[in-house]
Amino acid sequence: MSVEILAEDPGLTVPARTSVLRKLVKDPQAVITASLLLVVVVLGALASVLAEHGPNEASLDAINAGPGTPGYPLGGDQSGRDILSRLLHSINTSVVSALIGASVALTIGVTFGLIGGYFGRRIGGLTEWIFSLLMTFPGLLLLIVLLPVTHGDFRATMLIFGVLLSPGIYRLVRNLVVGVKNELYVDAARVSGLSNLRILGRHVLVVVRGPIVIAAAFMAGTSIALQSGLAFLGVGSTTVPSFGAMISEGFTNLYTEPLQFLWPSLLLGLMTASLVLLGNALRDTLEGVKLTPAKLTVPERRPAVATTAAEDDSLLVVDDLTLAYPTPSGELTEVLTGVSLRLDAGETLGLVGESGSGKSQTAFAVLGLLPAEAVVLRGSIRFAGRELLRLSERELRRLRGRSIAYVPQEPMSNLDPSFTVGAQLVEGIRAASGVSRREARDRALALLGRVGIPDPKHTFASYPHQISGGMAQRVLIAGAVASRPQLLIADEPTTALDVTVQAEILDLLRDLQQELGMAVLLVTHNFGVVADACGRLAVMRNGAIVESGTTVDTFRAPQHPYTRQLLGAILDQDTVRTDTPAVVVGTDPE
Ligand SMILES: Nc1ncnc2c1ncn2[C@@H]1O[C@H](COP(=O)(O)OP(=O)(O)OP(=O)(O)O)[C@@H](O)[C@H]1O
Repeated sequence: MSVEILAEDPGLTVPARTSVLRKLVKDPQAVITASLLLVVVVLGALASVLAEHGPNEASLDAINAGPGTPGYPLGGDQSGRDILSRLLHSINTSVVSALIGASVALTIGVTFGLIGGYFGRRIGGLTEWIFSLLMTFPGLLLLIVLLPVTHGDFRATMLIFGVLLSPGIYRLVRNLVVGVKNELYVDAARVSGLSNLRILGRHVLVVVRGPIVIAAAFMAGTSIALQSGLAFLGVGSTTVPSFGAMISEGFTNLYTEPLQFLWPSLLLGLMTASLVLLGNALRDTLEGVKLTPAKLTVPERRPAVATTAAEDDSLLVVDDLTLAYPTPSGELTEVLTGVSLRLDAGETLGLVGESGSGKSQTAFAVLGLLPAEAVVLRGSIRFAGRELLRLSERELRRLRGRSIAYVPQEPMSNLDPSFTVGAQLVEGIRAASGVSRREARDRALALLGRVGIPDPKHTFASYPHQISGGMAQRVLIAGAVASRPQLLIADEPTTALDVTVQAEILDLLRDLQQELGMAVLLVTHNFGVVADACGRLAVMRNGAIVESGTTVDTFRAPQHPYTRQLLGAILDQDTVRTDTPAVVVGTDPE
């Protein structure tokens, strides 16, 4: 798996765009199954050329003739018909069955799934009712009962079967569309004036195409199996060559002529299995390859070239951390490139940078909370001498909440609205320290008082929606410091708060840090916060650390142009606006 790195900016990676076809060609599963299907279909198409006899031509001489009989390469069946010819023509019957069944099911299911999922409740309710009704029909029985209508023609039977299969596709598409239609980008497309048809075609269909493809392959396989099943039961025209009819006849001769049973069974299995496996390969290509979770891809530990002995004593040492995510086309895009930082016990490090620079990814990597699709390409994260990237989820869980705590950006969305603040605090304290419920409650109340909540008992009994954002952040800080962690990671802890509350929360964090001797990794995009709270800082850009040092030195003499640019962007109170405010421009003084 290659990662393309732009020469002029080592922090920025762009995946090469690969067409679906090119990706499929590289997938052995897709190549093998598609080739097998192609060979089978071509053999079917050449049936009248390859076989000397017609599928229903019978000869007394060929009854149960063995393989290699002149004119009958695979022998003759119990009625004296050419087995090879019947096999090849059965392929055509299966292909036509698959095409009719799958395309009818897809056309009806996808169309009504999109309509039912995307448009209002009334249309959705109507389509739901119709398809629920359709699902109650006993499929096989109905196909047999309708024989007088279809006159035993397998194509008409497959057409009806396609309709009976369509509720499966309808449900799949409808559920996917319901999930997608409220996404913000669909709202944005609506607001930008795109027609419903374009939104459905461009934004919604793209999301549902992977599952549709795999379902289509499955439907094709099911159609072949059903057609064969009906023929096996003797339902339908006896003149249409079919694997089912051949298997049924071969079955009666199983002990004397087992090959008569084997050939059609093999071909039927080959076609249906190839279809399903091809569908899987197609889906993987369309939806992107699922890679293994981060910790499974951690490379062997290398000697830490860049770290010094002093750094090794640090509480937290992140060394050369390089992290990537797979794109839908399966390529890897680096979001962190060679990130190295260290944090001593009791100190506060500000991780600063603009939005998207990789601050949160660095913090989540330390917490072991990266999404499963994240891939650690290289590097290490050592906390108190332990390599975090090698810990199991269980070991990480024991570390989190005890030795490493976390304060999030959005306090409200990190509290469960269904439980009181107290219940959530008690649960966290008990999980971290295993104390009794009563003791956890006492601790929680004391902590709420310590973090500056005026009426701890009242807040303890409140639900999250009953307290303010600032209070919620104090509650989360109380929960985070409950187990006296060695390291507190605060990810933009003041961003979602009112300016006056921001200062109070920073003061609280500083006080708690001194009181508990914790190290604090403060993730922020705000240099003011860094100046206020951090002894050292590291500046991130495009997933890499471009400058680090003490806050005083960096503010006095920033080394990297990007740091200078960020510092230059801070509003300073001495700068007085000299131009005329917009509201005054053009205002008539009278
Ligand atoms: N699950 C993911 N899959 C792919 N890319 C991701 C994923 N999560 C984050 N990224 C990318 O990683 C990069 C760094 O994101 P990160 O959240 O660390 O930035 P940040 O500096 O914390 O920004 P912000 O201040 O806006 O939170 C971004 O380009 C983001 O798009």
